[in-house]
Amino acid sequence: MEVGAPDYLAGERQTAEFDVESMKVTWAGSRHALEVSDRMARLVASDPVFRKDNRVMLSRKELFKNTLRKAAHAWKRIVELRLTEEEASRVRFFVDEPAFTDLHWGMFVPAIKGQGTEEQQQKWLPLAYKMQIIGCYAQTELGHGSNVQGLETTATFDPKTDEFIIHSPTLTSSKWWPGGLGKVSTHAVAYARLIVDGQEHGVHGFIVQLRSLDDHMPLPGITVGDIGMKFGSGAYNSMDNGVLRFDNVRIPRDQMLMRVLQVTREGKVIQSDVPRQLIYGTMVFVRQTIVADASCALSRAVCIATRYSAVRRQFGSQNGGPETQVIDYKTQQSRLFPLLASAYAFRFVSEWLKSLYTDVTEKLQRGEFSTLPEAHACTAGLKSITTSATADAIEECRKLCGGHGYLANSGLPELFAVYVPACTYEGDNTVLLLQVARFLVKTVSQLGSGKVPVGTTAYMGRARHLIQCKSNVQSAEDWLNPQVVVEAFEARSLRMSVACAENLAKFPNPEEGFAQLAADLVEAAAAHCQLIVVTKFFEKLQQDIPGKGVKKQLQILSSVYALYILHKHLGDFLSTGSITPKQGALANDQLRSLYSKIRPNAVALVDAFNYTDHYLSSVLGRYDGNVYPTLYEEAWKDPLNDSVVPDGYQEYIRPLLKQQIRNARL
Ligand SMILES: CCCCCCCC/C=C\CCCCCCCCCCCCCC(=O)SCCNC(=O)CCNC(=O)[C@H](O)C(C)(C)COP(=O)(O)OP(=O)(O)OC[C@H]1O[C@@H](n2cnc3c(N)ncnc32)[C@H](O)[C@@H]1OP(=O)(O)O
Ligand SMILES: Cc1cc2nc3c(=O)[nH]c(=O)nc-3n(C[C@H](O)[C@H](O)[C@H](O)COP(=O)(O)OP(=O)(O)OC[C@H]3O[C@@H](n4cnc5c(N)ncnc54)[C@H](O)[C@@H]3O)c2cc1C
Repeated sequence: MEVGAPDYLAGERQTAEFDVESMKVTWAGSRHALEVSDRMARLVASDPVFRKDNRVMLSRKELFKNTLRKAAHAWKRIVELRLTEEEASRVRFFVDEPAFTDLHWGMFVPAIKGQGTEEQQQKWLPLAYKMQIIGCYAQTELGHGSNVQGLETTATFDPKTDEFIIHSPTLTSSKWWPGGLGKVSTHAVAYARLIVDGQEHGVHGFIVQLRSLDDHMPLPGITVGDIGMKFGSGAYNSMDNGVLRFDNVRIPRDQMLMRVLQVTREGKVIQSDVPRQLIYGTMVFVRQTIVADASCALSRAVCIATRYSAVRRQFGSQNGGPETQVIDYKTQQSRLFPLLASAYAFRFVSEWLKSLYTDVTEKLQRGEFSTLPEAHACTAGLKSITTSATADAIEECRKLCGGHGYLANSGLPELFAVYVPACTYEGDNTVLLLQVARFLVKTVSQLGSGKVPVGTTAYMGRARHLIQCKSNVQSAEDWLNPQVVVEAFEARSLRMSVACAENLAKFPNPEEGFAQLAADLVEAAAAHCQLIVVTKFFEKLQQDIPGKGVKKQLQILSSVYALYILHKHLGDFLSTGSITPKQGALANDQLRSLYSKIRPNAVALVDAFNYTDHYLSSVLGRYDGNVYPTLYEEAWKDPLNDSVVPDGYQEYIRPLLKQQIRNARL
């Protein structure tokens, strides 16, 4: 905010019962992270190249070219200022525009790192790090996305020339969707079925050059282009999601990523001791980052809706005084505050997931693979529930802002359009929950065998207790006890998984049973993932959290998150007998009282996200709350208002007004 400018939300900020600066540190993860973030936010906001208020007005071509300009400028600044990886990734965050660089840094580079041999990494990574080649991740095809084993592209080894022949045998085998592919990438990690000596060896990644490094023309045998406009204006249309066909394209043998499986000069296929699932490792990495993104997108929407709800007034004027702030309506609070709590919950679970991922990666380097299934289940499941909740929440925030939320300059429509594909990309959310369900059913089925479940399924080791325990909640106050809450969530989750396992056992063919019970399995998987989020929030509170009143606010938010989920899924808790209807009603009583505790802190709790007005790009979410004059000014900037009488008046409006209406009874 400019020095001396009026702050229409000052009154809201004065009622805060905690130290906002300390909460900013907790949200950012550390004082250092906050400092970096703050510096990069200012760097981006002060640079006119990164202007983004005109995005939704640009044509696709203009938008795309402008994104190229931003990406090139960002890279120039990153190199000039010798920014660290952490700083560069904050630049990307605040530039706030999907671009080919996301896939280059987020998938192409990690795929080579995770699936390439030492030699391959040494050859390709320096080029990629300097962006002397630009890569994408070409896995999905027109006919196959979720089912990776069903991909049709082939990579046939030719021992005569020591090459692979990459081919798209059908229309449905055309690569379809990869970001950065359509117009920019010079290279791809393309996934194809490996065929050696007439035998198939599953799907593997191959580094394929697509375009000339001299004139950017597609190489012989490559057909490549953009797949067309996507949902919404601006939004994901800055990305060149592409289509790609291979017509017997030859690549050297050493361009197959060979960490998992090697093909020798003689055409021998050698399986290394690394599990085949490592071919999916890049997806595990990205799913983990998507959980962190969910907390960002959700907090952004909640920040806009909270500030605006404090500015907006409707009804309730007493003796000509001001009307009621809509944030004071209990219905507004019961819709908004759980989303605020969810933003914090997702933030902390993503922190935990990142540490789990780092730990598993270190173990993989040492040849320990036992924690891979849990890492897969956690990343898949948390990606699924956090993105689904965030997509719904952004739309709820739009509605919380009434009519003005529908204006592009509220920032919410574009945020929604850019965010919703997260429910689909990197694994459709239902497909991913089914993966979690497989993991849970397997864990349950091993309970009797003496194998002790660990990590996020450790609670299943107490199945005997959890299957019959009764919650001893007797008052609304009891629901503030984390242990009580966690036990109710554990009982619900365990009982849902066990019920699925029991029902599955009734089918002679387990796969048929899995297909028939899929809807129940997905619900059991979601219950397990919600338990993880709740638990990790409570565990966060065990840490030392400095700053006046900060921990207290987080305790309130953790209870709100847990009791909101309980209230929303009350049917599960009741039908599994994890709690009684009376206890469910007490949870709801507690939730109401927690909302009243959040109310005086709401604006400060969203200030703690530390978002600049540039990043929010929302008239409704402005830090100073100066909404109405800005809305009014912005309206006049619309190109439709460039002329008082619109283009088309002479052709279409005037003739209408002047028409002679015969035989009409108007
Ligand atoms: C503007 C300019 C700024 C410039 C600034 C420059 C600087 C920039 C700096 C930084 C920028 C970084 C930005 C990073 C952002 C990244 C954003 C990325 C955006 C995302 C784009 C989207 C990309 C995609 O969508 S890629 C395609 C994704 N596709 C999928 O997800 C497909 C989903 N399907 C599957 O995963 C699988 O098919 C399956 C799991 C559903 C089934 O596979 P299957 O048939 O082989 O398996 P089974 O079900 O039979 O299971 C067998 C066995 O394997 C286990 N399993 C399965 N998957 C895994 C796994 N991943 N890991 C481990 N184990 C796995 C499964 O559990 C089974 O185990 P069993 O024990 O039961 O045998
Ligand atoms: C914006 C965007 C960017 C993308 N970027 C990339 C990229 O860079 N690289 C890349 O390779 N791909 C990319 N993709 C593709 C993306 O990964 C796939 O779209 C995604 O994995 C889903 O696969 P699908 O499209 O085949 O969906 P489908 O599997 O066809 O899903 C359709 C419906 O079928 C259901 N369904 C499917 N299988 C099952 C099942 N077994 N049981 C129950 N229900 C099922 C799903 O739940 C869904 O409702 C991108 C997609 C989008 C939208």
